[in-house]
Amino acid sequence: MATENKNLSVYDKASIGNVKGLKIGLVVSEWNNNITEPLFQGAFDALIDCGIATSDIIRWNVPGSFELTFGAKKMLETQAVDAVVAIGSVIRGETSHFDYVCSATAQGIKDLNVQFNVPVIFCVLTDDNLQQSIDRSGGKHGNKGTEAAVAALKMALLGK
Ligand SMILES: Nc1c(NC[C@H](O)[C@H](O)[C@H](O)CO)[nH]c(=O)[nH]c1=O
Ligand SMILES: CC(=O)[C@@H](O)COP(=O)(O)O
Repeated sequence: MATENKNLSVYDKASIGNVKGLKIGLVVSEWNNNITEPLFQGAFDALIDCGIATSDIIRWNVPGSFELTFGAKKMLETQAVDAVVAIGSVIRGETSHFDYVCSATAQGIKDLNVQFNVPVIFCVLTDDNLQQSIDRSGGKHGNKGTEAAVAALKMALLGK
């Protein structure tokens, strides 16, 4: 289903389960922070709304989306988190760099989900233009950060 047919900010709290005591890591890319900060806020607000304590949310910043994999890996290795949300915004430029950053970041985060027993959620917008990013970070299509935070909670509780 394309995002235009599903508002990213809509979720059913009753479908999540008991999140009491869960610890969630948020690794945030500084590139395009005009987009990543609203994504972070959407994720943070959703976690609080679902019952996560502020003290159980850890935020780390990394320079760009390519560094999200290392940042999430280091968080998994050093922090007792139950899930990590990797937050980034990649916007197409003049060259093929966009393709390499998006692919490497997606593959890197996927690999972490295989290597570790803690879910890492792919909250990375990969947009052709700034308007698409705005629309998905609190604009007309909702906030990808909200959706990612709910996914993190559901995955943290999977099998429990
Ligand atoms: N162009 C974007 C980047 N590029 C930077 C890379 O992510 C990386 O930090 C750099 O290549 C050094 O390793 N990053 C984004 O997150 N978004 C972009 O649009
Ligand atoms: C995703 C990128 O790295 C991209 O924004 C960089 O822009 P350009 O391809 O024009 O160098």
